Amino acid sequence: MRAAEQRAIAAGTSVEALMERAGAALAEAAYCHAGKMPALILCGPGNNGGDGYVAARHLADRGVEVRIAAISEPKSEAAKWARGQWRGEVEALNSSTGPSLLLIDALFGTGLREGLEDALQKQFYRLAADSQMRIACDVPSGVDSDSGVELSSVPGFEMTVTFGALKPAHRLMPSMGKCGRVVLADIGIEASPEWHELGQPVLPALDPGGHKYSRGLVHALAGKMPGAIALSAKAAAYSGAGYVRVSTSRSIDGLPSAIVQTDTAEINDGRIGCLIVGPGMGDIPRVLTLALTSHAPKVIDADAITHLGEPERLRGQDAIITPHQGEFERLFGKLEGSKADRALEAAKRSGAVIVYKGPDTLVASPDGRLGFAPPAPAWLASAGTGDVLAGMIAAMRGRGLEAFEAASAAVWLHGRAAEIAGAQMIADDLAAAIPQALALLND
Ligand SMILES: NC(=O)C1=CN([C@@H]2O[C@H](COP(=O)(O)OP(=O)(O)OC[C@H]3O[C@@H](n4cnc5c(N)ncnc54)[C@H](O)[C@@H]3O)[C@@H](O)[C@H]2O)[C@@H](O)CC1
Ligand SMILES: Nc1ncnc2c1ncn2[C@@H]1O[C@H](COP(=O)(O)OP(=O)(O)O)[C@@H](O)[C@H]1O
Ligand SMILES: [K+]
Repeated sequence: MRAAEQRAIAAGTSVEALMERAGAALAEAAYCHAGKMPALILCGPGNNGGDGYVAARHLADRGVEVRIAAISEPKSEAAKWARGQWRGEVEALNSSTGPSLLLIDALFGTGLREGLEDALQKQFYRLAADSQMRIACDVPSGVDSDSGVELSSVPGFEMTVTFGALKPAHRLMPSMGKCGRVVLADIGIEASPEWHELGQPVLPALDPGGHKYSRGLVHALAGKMPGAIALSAKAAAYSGAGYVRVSTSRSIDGLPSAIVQTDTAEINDGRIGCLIVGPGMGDIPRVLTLALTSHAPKVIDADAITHLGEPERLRGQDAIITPHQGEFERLFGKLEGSKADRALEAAKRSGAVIVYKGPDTLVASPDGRLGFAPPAPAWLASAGTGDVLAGMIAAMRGRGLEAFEAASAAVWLHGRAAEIAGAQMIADDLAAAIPQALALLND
């Protein structure tokens, strides 16, 4: 966004013009959400505060009773301009500032470099607690917009209005949990799509003349605890793989009859669209070693990630790996930077597509593309949901999507399947909800 803003300015758009659009969009969203609720707007010294002055003017024009409380006089030229356009009073933000029903936080945005000082943070908290509705301009103040880290602790907001493109903080924890609903307003500048929120996927159309192998043969390698690979296999089948095969030395109870169980490994079968290794593998690393001898695309999950030892073992493999935080650190150690930086670094080092799971799942490609999952329900945090995801990714890969696209499609569908399955779901219900999630794509 900073780069896009610089390009727009170089092409002749003024910061004031961008600020006018941003402030008007903030006011519009606040008015749609809160109507004529009296508002207190907290303004900081930079352009985030500038957006606040513009929003105040637009809300007042709509008949809203607006007060402004500022930390200091504005410091940036554009914010001074915005302050000059405001005809009302500006209170000093201090311990005697009274609350209002609606609080609009325009203290700091992308320019915050350290946490709010103590006294200011306390006033901010008090005013947030004493209001009925809270709206943040760009990001809640105290949040580092690039990493989602809270530089000082941040109250929760019902809504955050942001401009041009989402910032990492809107999709990374812990800040994601404080933003409430995120409204994205167009202010006439466009950021690069290399980093983006994962959208509804477009799946390849079914070939009318196709057969089960052309729809993707998913081959899953069982290990010590076959329940996990059973979940992956089921998820792959429900995700539209043409053929799902589980290689296992002992028969797995309760697998749908459509899933073939075989006691031969057959992993150098050129028809395999995608292998899955890891779910329920346990401490049998030879299953992983075997998988790595295959040229087929593969999803490496769970215990197989732990047993990889060195990310460099993935070089030359057509692999997608799906670590949660613990597995990520076991494989890559403690990398520097935000979760986004760490995901991209891991993808570069391993040459694999990384699905870095959690409440804020990221999909990172070695070529620098980074997808942020839209928020998914917290009830996904239950055993087996990761196994389901591995199966979904394998099916998408087997169906012909390239690795980054396959992982992105599966992560998006996984979140929607969880919404459909509902709060009491277990991982089996999640797999069973995949067809309904896929049906959303046809609407
Ligand atoms: N990027 C864009 O395209 C646009 C950005 N706009 C707004 O501009 C914001 C960014 O503006 P700025 O770069 O001026 O940054 P901010 O307004 O976020 O904050 C910078 C100001 O706060 C001070 N400051 C930083 N950390 C502090 C701390 N811990 N305690 C006290 N003071 C601190 C700085 O010295 C500076 O004066 C965005 O968040 C957005 O709201 C919009 O006005 C329009 C377009
Ligand atoms: N709080 C949360 N909110 C949303 N999704 C979550 C949350 N916690 C975990 N998830 C998702 O649930 C899945 C859990 O996978 P994983 O940790 O591998 O579990 P398991 O190995 O038991 O299957 C991942 O897709 C992850 O992104
Ligand atoms: K803010």
